[in-house]
Amino acid sequence: MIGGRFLGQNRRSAAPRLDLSHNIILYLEGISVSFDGFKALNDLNLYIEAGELRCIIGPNGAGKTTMMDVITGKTRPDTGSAWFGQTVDLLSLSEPEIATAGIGRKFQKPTIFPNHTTFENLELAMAGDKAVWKVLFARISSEQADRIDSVLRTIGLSDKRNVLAGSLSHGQKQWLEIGMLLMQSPELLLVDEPVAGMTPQETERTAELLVSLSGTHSVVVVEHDMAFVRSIARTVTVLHQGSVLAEGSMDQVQNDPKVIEVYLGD
Ligand SMILES: Nc1ncnc2c1ncn2[C@@H]1O[C@H](COP(=O)(O)OP(=O)(O)OP(=O)(O)O)[C@@H](O)[C@H]1O
Repeated sequence: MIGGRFLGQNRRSAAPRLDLSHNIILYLEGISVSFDGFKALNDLNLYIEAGELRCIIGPNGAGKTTMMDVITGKTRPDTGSAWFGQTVDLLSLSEPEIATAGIGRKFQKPTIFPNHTTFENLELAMAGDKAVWKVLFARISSEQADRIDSVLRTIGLSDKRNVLAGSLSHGQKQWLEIGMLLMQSPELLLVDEPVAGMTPQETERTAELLVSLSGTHSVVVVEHDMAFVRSIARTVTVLHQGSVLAEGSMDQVQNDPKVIEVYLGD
């Protein structure tokens, strides 16, 4: 195409093509979600640029998880629209279709296969929903092996390739899970509290990893650890009572009187 970018050609053919011609990968507009009359999201507007690393912060109950749930199709909004690039209407897709379209989500708790090696975990992630025994007994192509090696290097676990995933450290398990997401070639990665429970060294390594993934991916991180957010974020969005309270650099939002009031009052 002329003057724009189409991604996702390598994905299974059922996946819609991603049109990033306006350089915006995610549009959430006027999103509201109510639980028994309580508005968890209230006319939320959020735009994520292609390749950016965005941090979402906000006090408990601000709606961060609900927002991630809307993007991945787990929760359907009462009102609003959600677009992935210019043409993919997320509200018309099921959760698996959204994953196939190129949105990967990493939950706080790792969901790795502890009794398989690091390499096998990535192999299983590449195969998607095929039966475990079929995947592990099938021969992978050299191209697939190269791809796994490349992801192992990205997540810094090349020397742990033959180690059982259950014996990895907490931080290494988190990186492995990010690697498992990468095997699905997502364009947008949603990452929920990536450094909770990590050592300072693991936190630093995670910051490097997420920064290295941005550019080639768009990354949205929900995190409570402000030092970590400061270390990685270019733009920070503050959610409060289901809407965007402030958006800007970490310095801008930290000095915003509205943000100070919300956090001091929390
Ligand atoms: N399934 C549900 N049923 C009823 N209320 C819900 C449901 N899910 C979320 N809520 C409520 O919606 C509000 C927003 O919750 P959400 O989990 O999105 O906030 P959050 O910003 O992720 O908070 P935290 O930082 O504590 O994880 C909260 O008041 C929560 O109790």
